[in-house]
Amino acid sequence: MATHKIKIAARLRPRLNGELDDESVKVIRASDENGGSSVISVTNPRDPSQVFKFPFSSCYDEDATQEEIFRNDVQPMIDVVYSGVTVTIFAYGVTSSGKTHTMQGTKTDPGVIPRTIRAIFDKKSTISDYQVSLLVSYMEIYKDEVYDLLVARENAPKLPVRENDAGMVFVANLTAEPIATVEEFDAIYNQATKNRSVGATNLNRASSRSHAVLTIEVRMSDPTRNTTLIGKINLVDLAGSENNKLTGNDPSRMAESSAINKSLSVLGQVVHALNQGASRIPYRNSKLTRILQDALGGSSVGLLICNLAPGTKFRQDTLNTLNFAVRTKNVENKPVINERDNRPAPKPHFAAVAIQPPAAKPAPAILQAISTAGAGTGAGPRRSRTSLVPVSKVPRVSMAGYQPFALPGAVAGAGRNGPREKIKEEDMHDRSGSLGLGLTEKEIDERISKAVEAEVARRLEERERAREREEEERRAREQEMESQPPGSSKSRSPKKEQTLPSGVLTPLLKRHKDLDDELKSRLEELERKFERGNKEFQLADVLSPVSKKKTGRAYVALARAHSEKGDLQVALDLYRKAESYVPDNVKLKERIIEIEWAVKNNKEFVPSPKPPRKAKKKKGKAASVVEDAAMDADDQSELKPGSRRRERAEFGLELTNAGMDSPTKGKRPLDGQEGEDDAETPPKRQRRDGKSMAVVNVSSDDEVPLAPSKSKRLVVS
Ligand SMILES: Nc1ncnc2c1ncn2[C@@H]1O[C@H](COP(=O)(O)OP(=O)(O)OP(=O)(O)O)[C@@H](O)[C@H]1O
Repeated sequence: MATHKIKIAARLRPRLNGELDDESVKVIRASDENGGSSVISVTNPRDPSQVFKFPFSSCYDEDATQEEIFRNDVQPMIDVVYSGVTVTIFAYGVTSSGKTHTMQGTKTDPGVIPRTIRAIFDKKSTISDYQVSLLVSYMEIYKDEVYDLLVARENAPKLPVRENDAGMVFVANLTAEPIATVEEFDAIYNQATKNRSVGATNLNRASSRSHAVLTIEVRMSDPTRNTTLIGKINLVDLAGSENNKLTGNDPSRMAESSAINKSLSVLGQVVHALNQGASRIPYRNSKLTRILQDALGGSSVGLLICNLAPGTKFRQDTLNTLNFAVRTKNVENKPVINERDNRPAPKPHFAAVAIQPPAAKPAPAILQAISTAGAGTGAGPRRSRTSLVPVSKVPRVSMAGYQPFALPGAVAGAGRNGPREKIKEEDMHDRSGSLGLGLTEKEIDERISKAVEAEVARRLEERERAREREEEERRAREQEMESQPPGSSKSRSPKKEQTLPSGVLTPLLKRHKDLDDELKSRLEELERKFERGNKEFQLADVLSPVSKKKTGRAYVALARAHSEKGDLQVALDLYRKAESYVPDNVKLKERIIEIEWAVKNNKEFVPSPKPPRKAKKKKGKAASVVEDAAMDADDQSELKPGSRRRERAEFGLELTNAGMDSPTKGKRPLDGQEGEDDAETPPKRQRRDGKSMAVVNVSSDDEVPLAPSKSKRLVVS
C-alpha cells in the first residue's frame, strides 16, 4: 500500500509590538547550498556561536501572505479530498505564534479555513459526474473533553469518543450540518467560533484555550454505479503550549494550561512512538491524539503547519516546535480511498458471514502531486491582526450532538438528507466490519435465529421419523409376543424417554450471550481504569519529573507493604497509582499484571526476590524513600541518558515550563552512562570529530539538544 509522509510547513510570524526579537530565528530560502529545500535557522540560546538548521519543504518568513501559504501547501490538498481521501491539516506552535491567524485569519486577511471552503465550493461547481453534497462539523477539545461547537455553548454536553468495529475513532452525537453555499458556511462558522473557549493571557489577548477541529465532508454520489465517494478535510487549530511563568495564568487558566500541555505532550509521545516503530502507540492517553489517530500513522494525508514566534522569550519553545516538526516529518500514513457501495448487500449463505470485507483501496498517484508543492518565503507587507475570536474570560462550561471523525466511508450513515443530521451511535458501527458483508448485529442475530429455527425443524422432523420407526418396531414386537406362547423367555424392554437433542440452539445462543457479558465486563473494567488513570494523570501533570518519580516510589513502597501483608487488592490499586507517575516502568507493569492475575485467580502472590543491589558510594543524603525492585529498574531507566532524551522529546509541560533550564539540571549522572547518549547528539558527535564550525543541520533523525553545549566550536554534519 502506498505510504505518505506528513508534510511540514514552517511559518515565522512577524514581530509584535513590544516584542523583543534578537533576530535569531531566520528563514533561508531554498538554494543549492541547502540541497534545494528551504531552512529555518535558529541560534542556540545557550551558545550563540552555534546555529541549528531545520530543513523543511516549505518555510515562510514573516512577510509570507496567507494566499501564498494556501496556494503552495493547502490548495493541492483539495484535489486529494475530491479523490475520496481524508486530509488533516493542523497548526502547531507555542501560544501566540500565529496558529489561529494562519488557520482562521481575519475578515480582510482570511486564513486557511475560509480559503479552503471557497476552494471546495469552486471545485464542486466543476464536477458533473457526481452529485456532490457537503457537510460541516466543528468540535473543540477543552480540558480533555469534546464539545460540539455547532451547539449553543450553554446546552452543549460532553461528547464521547468511540471506536467502531473497524477500529475507526469517531465522536458520537457530533452535529453534521449540510452546507449548500459559502455564505451558509460563513454563517454557521461565525456563530460556532463564538462558542469556542478563548481567553486572555499575558502572551495572547485572545488565546485559544482549546484544540478546535473543523471538518468538511465531501460526499460524491455516483448514481450510475450506485456508490458514494467520501473525502474529508480536518482543519485543526491546536491550542498552544504555554509556560505558566510567562502567561501569568490564574488558577483556572492554569488548569486549562495543564490540560493543553498534557495533550501536546501526549501528541509528542505518539509521534515519538511512531518514529520508534513502537508496538504500542499511546493514542488513548488523550482525546486529542485519539481524535487525530487517523492523521498520525493512519489512513489520511497530513500537513503540519508549524507556527514560530520570533520573540526571544519563545526561543526554547521554538526549538521544541522545530524538534517536533522534525520528528513528525518521518511519520508515515497509508492513505485510502473511502468509497461506499450503496447497492443492497447480496444475501449470502449463512456460513459466509465470516468472510472479510474487501480491503480499502489505497489512494492513487494524486498523492504524488502534493508532495511536490513548492517552498515559500513570502514577500507581503507586515500586518497585525485583530482576532475574530471574541475575548471571553468565562471558562468553558460545557457544550453537544454526532458524526464520525475518522474514515467517513466506513462509518457515515447512508442517506443523511434533511437539515442538521445527528448520526445515532449505533449507525456508527461499521457495516462492513469484521463480520463482513455489511451486516448489522441485528441482521446477524436474525440470521442466527433463522439458522437455528431451520436446524430445530430439521431435528424435530428427524425425531418424528425416529418416533414413527420406533412405533412400528414396537407394534411388530407386540405382534411377535402375542404370537409367542406364554412363559417365553423374551421380555419387553422398558421404553426409553426421548429427549430433544441439545443441538445447535444452545451453544449458538450461549456463545453470543457469553461474548456480550465478557465484553461488557471488560468495558466496565476499562472505564474504571481510565477514570482512575485520568485523576492520577492530572496530578502527575503538575509535578516535576523528579517529584513524579518520588511519588511513584512512595506508592510502590506502600504497595509492596500491602502485598507482603497479603492485601493484594489494595496493593494492586497502589501499584496502579504508582504507574500513573512512572508510566514507562516495564517492571511495574509486569508487577501489576502478576498481581491482577493473583487477585483474579484468588492465588497467593509471591514477589520475585529483589535483585542484589550494586554497592554505591554514599554521597550526601542517603535515599530516604523506600525502594522496590520495580522502581529500582525504573530508576535506572529514568536516569539513563535515553530517558533524558525522552524528556526532551516530549513537547509540553516539562519542557515549556522548564524555561531555559537544562532538563538534567540538578540531576546526578548515574553509572557513567551519560556520555553514551550525548555522543549521539549533533554537537557531541561533532565535538568528537574535533572540528570547529558552528552550524548544525538537524536531519530528520536528529533533534536539537536542549542541554547547553560546553563546546565552543562545532562541525557541520
Ligand atoms: N502572520 C501574521 N501576521 C500578522 N499578525 C500575526 C501573524 N501571525 C500572528 N499574528 C498576530 O499574533 C497574535 C497571536 O496570534 P494567534 O492568536 O494567531 O496565536 P496562536 O498561536 O493562535 O495563540 P494561542 O495558542 O494562544 O491561541 C495575534 O494578535 C495575531 O494577530
